[in-house]
Amino acid sequence: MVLCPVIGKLQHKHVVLASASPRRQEILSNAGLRFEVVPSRFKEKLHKASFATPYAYAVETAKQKALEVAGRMHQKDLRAPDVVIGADTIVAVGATILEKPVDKQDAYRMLSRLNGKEHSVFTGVAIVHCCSKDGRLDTEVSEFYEETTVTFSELSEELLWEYINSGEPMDKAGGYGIQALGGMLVENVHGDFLNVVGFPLNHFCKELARLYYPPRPEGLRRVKHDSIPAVDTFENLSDTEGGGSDPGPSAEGGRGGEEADGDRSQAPGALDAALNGAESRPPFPTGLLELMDGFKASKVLFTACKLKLFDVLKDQGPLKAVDVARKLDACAGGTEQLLDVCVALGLLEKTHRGYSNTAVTTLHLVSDAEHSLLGLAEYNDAHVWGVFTRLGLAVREGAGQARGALGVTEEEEHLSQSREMTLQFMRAMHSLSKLTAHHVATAFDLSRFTSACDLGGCTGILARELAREYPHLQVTVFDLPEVIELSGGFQRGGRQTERIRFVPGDFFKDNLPEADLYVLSRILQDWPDDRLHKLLSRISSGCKPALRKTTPVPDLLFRTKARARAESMRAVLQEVTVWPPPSWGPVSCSRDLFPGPVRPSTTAAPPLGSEPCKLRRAPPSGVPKRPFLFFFFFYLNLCILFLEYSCFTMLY
Ligand SMILES: Cc1cn([C@@H]2O[C@H](COP(=O)(O)OP(=O)(O)OP(=O)(O)O)[C@@H](O)[C@H]2O)c(=O)[nH]c1=O
Repeated sequence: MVLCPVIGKLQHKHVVLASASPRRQEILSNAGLRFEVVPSRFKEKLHKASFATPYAYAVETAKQKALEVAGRMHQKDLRAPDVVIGADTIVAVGATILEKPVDKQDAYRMLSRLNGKEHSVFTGVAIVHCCSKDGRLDTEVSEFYEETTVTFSELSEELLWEYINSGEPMDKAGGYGIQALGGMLVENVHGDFLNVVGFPLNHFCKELARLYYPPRPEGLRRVKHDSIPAVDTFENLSDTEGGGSDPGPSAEGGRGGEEADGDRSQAPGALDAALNGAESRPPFPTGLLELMDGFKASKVLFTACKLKLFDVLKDQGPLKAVDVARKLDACAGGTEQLLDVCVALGLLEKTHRGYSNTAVTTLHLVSDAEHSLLGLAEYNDAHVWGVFTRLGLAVREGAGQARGALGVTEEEEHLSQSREMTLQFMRAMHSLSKLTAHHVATAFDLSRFTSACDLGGCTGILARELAREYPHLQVTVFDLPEVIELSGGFQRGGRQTERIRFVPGDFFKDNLPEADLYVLSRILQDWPDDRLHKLLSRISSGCKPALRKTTPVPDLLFRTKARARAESMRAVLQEVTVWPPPSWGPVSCSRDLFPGPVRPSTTAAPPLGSEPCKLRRAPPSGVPKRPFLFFFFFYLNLCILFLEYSCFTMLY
C-alpha cells in the first residue's frame, strides 16, 4: 500500500490535532501532514471500570478529546475545522491502566509495576470529520486503536530513581519515554514503535486509506450536537462535490447527543453516496492545488520574515500569540492567524506554552544564523514578487518587465538602484551562496586551473570556497564598483585569503581580469540575448587560446531549445570543460530541464584530447529531486540559463 498519497488526502483540509503531545505533533508533521495544534481541554477522567478493555477506554478518551476541540472551535469561530484528530496513549498491565504519573512517587509506583515484565501500550485514535449545517456541528467519527507490547529489563531501585529524577517520566503514560532515556529500560518491543511514542502512524494511514479509498466505510460513526448556536453560512467542507473522493460530512439532520444513530457500524447515507461516487471520479489533483496555493504560502513566509517573527521567538520563545503581537506591535488576531499558518507550514511549533521556532527555522530564518536565508526571503518579497506579478504582461509583450515593475527604464535601472536595493540584492545572493558555494566548489575537480574569475561574484562567497578547496587557485571577484564597495561589509565571518582579490568593473564594458576559469553564477538569466552574446563573446576572446582549442564542449548543450544561446556558451564551456560523464546518473533530471528530444552525451572520451573536469562526488542528498539545484551544482550555474530561461528571460 502506498501511504503518502493517503496523507495527501488531508492536504487541503483544515486539520487540527487535538493534542498537546509534542511527540504526536512531530510524528504527524514528519509524515508530511499539515495541521493546526489545538490541545484538548477534555479531562481524562472517564470511569475506567466502566470499560470492558483498556483500549476501549483509550479510544473513548481520544474521541472525547477530539470532539471537545471540534465543538469548542465551532462555538468560538462559528466554524469547525474539516478534520480533528484525537489520540490517547495508555500503558496497561493486565486490566490496570497507567496514565501519566502525578508526581515522582506515582512514577516510581508505575515503573516498579513495569519492572522486568511485559506490558501493553495502547493508543486510541479518533479521526473526526466535521461539518456545520444550519449552525449545528455534525461530526463523523472514525476510531481505532493499536497495541504494542513492551518488555522492561530487571532494573535496580537506583536506576529507577535516577530515571525518575531526570524528569522524563512526568508527561508520559506509564512514566517512561521509549524514544529517549526510557529506551534504556526496554528489552523488547513487539509492534509499532511509534504507537508507544504516542501515535500509531501506520495504522492511521491505513485508516485514512480505508476512509478515502473505500469500498466499505465501516467504523464511521456520527455524533451530533444540537447545542451549537445557529450561523448563517458555512463553506461546504466536502471536497466530494468538486470531484474529490474525501468523505464528506452528512447532510442529514438528527437528534441531539452523541451516538444519535444508534447503529455504530454503518456510515450515513450521504457519506455512502460520496464514497461510492468517488470511484468514478478522477484522482484528487493534490499537486495542482498546491500550485494554486503556493503563492500564499510564500507570502506567509515572507511576511513572517519581514516582521522578524522568527527572531522574536528565537530570543524569547515559546510565546503566546498575544505576547508575540505585543512584541511585533501588531494586531493580536492577525498575529495569531499568522502564527497558526506558520505552524501549519512547519515553520513553527505550537504547544500549550506557546509558539516556538522549528529546527529548520532556527537554522535558516533567524537573522544572525550562520546559514540564514532571511536576505533571500526579503529580496524575493520586495523585488521578485512584484516582478512575477507581471508574468502575464511579459508573455504578451516580451522582455523588460522587471524594469517595469521597478518603474524605471532599462538605462535608468542601474543608475537608479539605491544603495539599500543593492544591499538587499547582495544579502539575498550572499545567503544563498553560503548554502551552495561549497557544493559548487567541490562538485568538480578544478585543481588544474590556477586562476579563476567569478563574474558578478558579489560578496565573494564562492570565491572563498574555491580558494579554500584549491590551494593553488587565485580567484578574482569581478563585480560592479558599488557592489565591490559594499562587499566589505559581508567579510566579517571568514579570514580573507590573499589569493582572493576584488576587482570593480562592468563586464560589458571593462577589461575582464585574466583567468583560465570563468564562473557565471546566476548571471545569464539576467540579460537579453544580444547582451548575453556580447558577454559570452568577451569571455571567449579573453580565454587562453590553448585551453580554448583543446577542450570539449558538452554535447548536451547543443541539443537544447536555446540553441543559439548554447552556441554562444560554447566558448565559455571550453574553459569550464564540464560535460556529463557516464557516472552522472540522473539523466532524467536533464530531460525535465530540456523538453524535447534531448539526450545528454554519455560518451566518456573527450573528442579533443584534453581531460575534462572530473565529477568529484555524488550530488548532496536530495539534490536530484530538484532539477534546478542539480544543474546549479553540476554546471557551476552555467545551465541555470536553461531552466530559468522560460520565465526569467521574459521578465528581465
Ligand atoms: C509510553 C510513552 C508515552 N509517551 C507520551 O505519553 C503521553 C500520553 O499521554 P496522553 O494523555 O495520551 O497525551 P498528552 O501528552 O496528555 O497530550 P493530549 O493529547 O493533549 O492529551 C503522550 O504525550 C505520549 O507521547 C511518550 O512520549 N513515550 C512513551 O514511551
